[in-house]
Amino acid sequence: MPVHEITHPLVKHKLGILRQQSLSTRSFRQVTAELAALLTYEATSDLALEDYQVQTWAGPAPAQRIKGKKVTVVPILRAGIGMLDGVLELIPSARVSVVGVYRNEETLQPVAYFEKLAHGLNERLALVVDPMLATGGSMLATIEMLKKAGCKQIRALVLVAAPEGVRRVEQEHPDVTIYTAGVDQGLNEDGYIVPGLGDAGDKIFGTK
Ligand SMILES: O=P(O)(O)OC[C@H]1O[C@H](OP(=O)(O)OP(=O)(O)O)[C@H](O)[C@@H]1O
Ligand SMILES: O=c1cc[nH]c(=O)[nH]1
Ligand SMILES: [Mg+2]
Repeated sequence: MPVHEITHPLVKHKLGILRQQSLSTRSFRQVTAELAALLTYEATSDLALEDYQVQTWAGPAPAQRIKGKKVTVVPILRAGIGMLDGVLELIPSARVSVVGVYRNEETLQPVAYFEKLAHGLNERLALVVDPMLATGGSMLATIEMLKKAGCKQIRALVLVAAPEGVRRVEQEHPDVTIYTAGVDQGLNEDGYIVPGLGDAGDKIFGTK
């Protein structure tokens, strides 16, 4: 199932807040980080566990820990930075692989301009974070970058997805699961998601 729309009440509640046109920059950032943490919770719900013994105040007791899975978080510049802290709150030891991709405003084609990936990607789960999956071009460019570097397990965490972008990821990378707070109606003539969030990068950085 390549797209996983999260229906948890907290997620839907926070997504509604994020859509409010009058939301301040500060609150937009805060809620973006909270949603990123909730998406991370869902996207890691099937990680394998192993048993071990922990020394407690009452002597040894059985416990469980995540089995050998290393994680890299991959924020797509710029807007993905807004989700980074939310992911790291739950997985503080994750390595961060920063990818710079913007989409040309006229052609809507992705332009890759930065790549600094963590080592050992072939044994890491990559959690790619970007608030918006619109045409899917930026996500596809990032997935291709990661696969070229040897990454074998990739999950995409996006706050809002357009059906057009979901379809492209499903068709071209059926092994990549998308976790999202909402799949919206579609794209307008400028390639913006409707109703979406507007320009997520500008809202997070307060640049408009
Ligand atoms: O699915 P797509 O059609 O590729 O569109 C989605 C991309 O567009 C936005 O970034 P933008 O290019 O505005 O860059 P920014 O984050 O630097 O503002 C958004 O954060 C995604 O990366
Ligand atoms: O709706 C959209 C589409 C691309 N980028 C955004 O920030 N918003
Ligand atoms: Mg932008």
